[in-house]
Amino acid sequence: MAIAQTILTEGLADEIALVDAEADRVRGEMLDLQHAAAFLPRVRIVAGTDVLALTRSSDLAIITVPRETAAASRMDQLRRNVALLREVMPTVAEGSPESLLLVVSNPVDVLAYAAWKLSGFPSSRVIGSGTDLDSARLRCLLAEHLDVGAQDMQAYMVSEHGDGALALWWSIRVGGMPVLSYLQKTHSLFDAVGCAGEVIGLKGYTSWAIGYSAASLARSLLRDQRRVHPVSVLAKGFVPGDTHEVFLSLPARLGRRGVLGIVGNMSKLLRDLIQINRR
Ligand SMILES: NC(=O)c1ccc[n+]([C@@H]2O[C@H](COP(=O)([O-])OP(=O)(O)OC[C@H]3O[C@@H](n4cnc5c(N)ncnc54)[C@H](O)[C@@H]3O)[C@@H](O)[C@H]2O)c1
Repeated sequence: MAIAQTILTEGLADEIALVDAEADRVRGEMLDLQHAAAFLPRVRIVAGTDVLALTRSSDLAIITVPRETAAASRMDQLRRNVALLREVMPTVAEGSPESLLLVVSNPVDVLAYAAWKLSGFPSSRVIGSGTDLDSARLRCLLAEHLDVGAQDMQAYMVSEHGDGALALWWSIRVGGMPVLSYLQKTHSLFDAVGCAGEVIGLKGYTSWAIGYSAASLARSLLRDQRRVHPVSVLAKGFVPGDTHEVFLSLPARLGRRGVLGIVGNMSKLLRDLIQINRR
């Protein structure tokens, strides 16, 4: 709902279809959003449980089901979520064969891979939200520390979303200027991954920041912005010599056709990541 609300507020869509297994709840959410029409650009909002009927000919499908349950093991959650995608993806692909796919559900890298396989779409049209949010959290912490606006703070996290995310330290800049040596001198410590756990511990889930992150990805894709986002993409083909079909976050240029390319020298990036991992 946070993603839908941000997309609505930013005027990124003419029509938004909300699909959920809980018919009453999603109808309630739809009505609540529709009642905000007087304050917003005109958007048609529909909702229900029928994926095919509601999402036919979509430009962008955002996958956000379901919430993980604390009791289940990670492997059980993965099995359940892949089974769920097995149900949903062929229907989305049938109704919207030209759509872009943005997977937000966790574990996002593995589910982006599953969505790619199950949709049959070219990999350029399948993206996981990946470390876009981890990077935003790092930028937020750094910006606060350096007392600058977070929009002028550049910092990329790559690889796996969550606990396995890695900061590209040399990418940390303010207004284009490197600030890493200053941060090293001040012995600053930033936990961009742990702060997600803090939010979940306090309010039970995260919503607003992923809402803005996914909406900014939607803007780059739908409005052909060609902006660079650290998102989960099929790494094969971008990494010289690597033949594994793995989705992980790399700085990707996004536009109307999906992933237009990867920014930077991937051999160097991976060499550095392996060194960091060894340490
Ligand atoms: N990638 C990120 O940075 C990030 C951030 C936040 C949340 N997430 C992930 O997004 C997912 C959703 O989280 P949430 O907090 O919105 O959960 P939520 O429980 O609020 O929403 C999940 C919705 O899925 C619906 N659902 C369950 N099974 C369904 C089915 N078979 N068909 C259709 N709808 C179904 C539920 O009714 C529920 O409304 C989780 O996997 C969570 O980990 C990812």
